[in-house]
Amino acid sequence: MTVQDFETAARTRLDPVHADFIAGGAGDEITVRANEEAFRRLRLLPRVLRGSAVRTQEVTVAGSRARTPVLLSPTAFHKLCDEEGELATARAAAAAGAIMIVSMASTVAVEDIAEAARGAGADGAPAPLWFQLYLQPDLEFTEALVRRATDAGCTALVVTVDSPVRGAHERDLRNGFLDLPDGLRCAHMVDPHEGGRVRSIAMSPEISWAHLDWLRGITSLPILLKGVLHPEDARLAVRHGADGLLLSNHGGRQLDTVPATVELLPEIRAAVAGRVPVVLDGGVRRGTDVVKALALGASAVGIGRPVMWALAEGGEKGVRRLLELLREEVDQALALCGACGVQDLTPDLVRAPAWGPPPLPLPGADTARPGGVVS
Ligand SMILES: Cc1cc2nc3c(=O)[nH]c(=O)nc-3n(C[C@H](O)[C@H](O)[C@H](O)COP(=O)(O)O)c2cc1C
Ligand SMILES: O=C(O)C(=O)c1ccccc1
Repeated sequence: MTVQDFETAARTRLDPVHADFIAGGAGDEITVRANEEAFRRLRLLPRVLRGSAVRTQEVTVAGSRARTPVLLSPTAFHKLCDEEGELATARAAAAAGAIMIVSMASTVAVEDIAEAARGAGADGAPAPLWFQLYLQPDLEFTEALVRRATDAGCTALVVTVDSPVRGAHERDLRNGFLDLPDGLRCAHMVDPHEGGRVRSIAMSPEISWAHLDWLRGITSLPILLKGVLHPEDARLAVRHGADGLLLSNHGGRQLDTVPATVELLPEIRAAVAGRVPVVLDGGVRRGTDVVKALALGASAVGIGRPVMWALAEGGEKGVRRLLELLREEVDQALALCGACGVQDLTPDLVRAPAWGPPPLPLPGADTARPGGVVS
């Protein structure tokens, strides 16, 4: 019935080493916990007597239209959870009309994922696929991968910029989980020029804004940066031509002790000043979490671990159920907030008791409900 149920159920199905890989984070996992705790601390302040019998969850983000504001953040290695791996995830996402961000570290290739999504979209409309990229120092390889994602029909690129080195996942180190089990591999890293050798994904401290400028020059797809946390970097991202931000701390898996993402949202929104959309991930577990993030100015939210848990629990059906239960919870929360759709969610609906003054109003945000008042 809940995301929490999926987590509990997944624990009984997964190899404990893989369950730790999914649930774990960097260092003391302070940020892992902070993400969920921050949502719990926020309070919703609903409006009354202005709802509608018909509510919509449709959003358009960076040119991609989705039937739900909940998207699937990129997560590696879906075949650890289900033998169909990302194919199962893609079918479930397409059925829900949700944007799926394909991880560069997926165990199925983007071409095959796109094919699965096409076959499963409701009313013939395929749900958008985005592609997540770790920029590789080998630019020729990176460019070839961008081309593959583009040719497969991906409608945006998500560049993960929070990983100049890999986060220290102490659970994985203790468990000796350092590589994929035999038979599984990162489908995008198989190098046809080198007799099928599988490259490892470089997480490189030499990646800089110059690489982003290079990427901007080789693709016309929208580029979102994933993992920008400092407001100054948010401003720089816009200046370098980013089309959006995925405000993320990698689910607490990179630098430990960074703030919860929802805590940073007002500041990041103010820094980009409405110029690009901001998607948020980290700790989203309830429909009320989705509503809080949207009210604070996110254009959509991403979920990471919940997808892996649902996949482990019930494969494609599990992920379908996960997306459906979040849709139901969001709808319930919208109705109880007096909102007809995500456009009605405004910062005044959120109270942050422990964080001092209420968040700054969004630039240009209109807190009055469209449609006027009955006098
Ligand atoms: C098992 C796992 C694998 C992940 N793999 C990737 C990845 O390949 N690329 C990436 O940018 N982020 C990756 N992430 C981070 C997610 O995209 C996302 O930021 C994070 O999981 C959101 O937090 P949540 O799990 O609390 O929803 C991964 C996260 C998990 C849990
Ligand atoms: O574990 C992660 O968070 C992650 O981003 C990742 C990236 C590449 C391979 C495996 C995991």
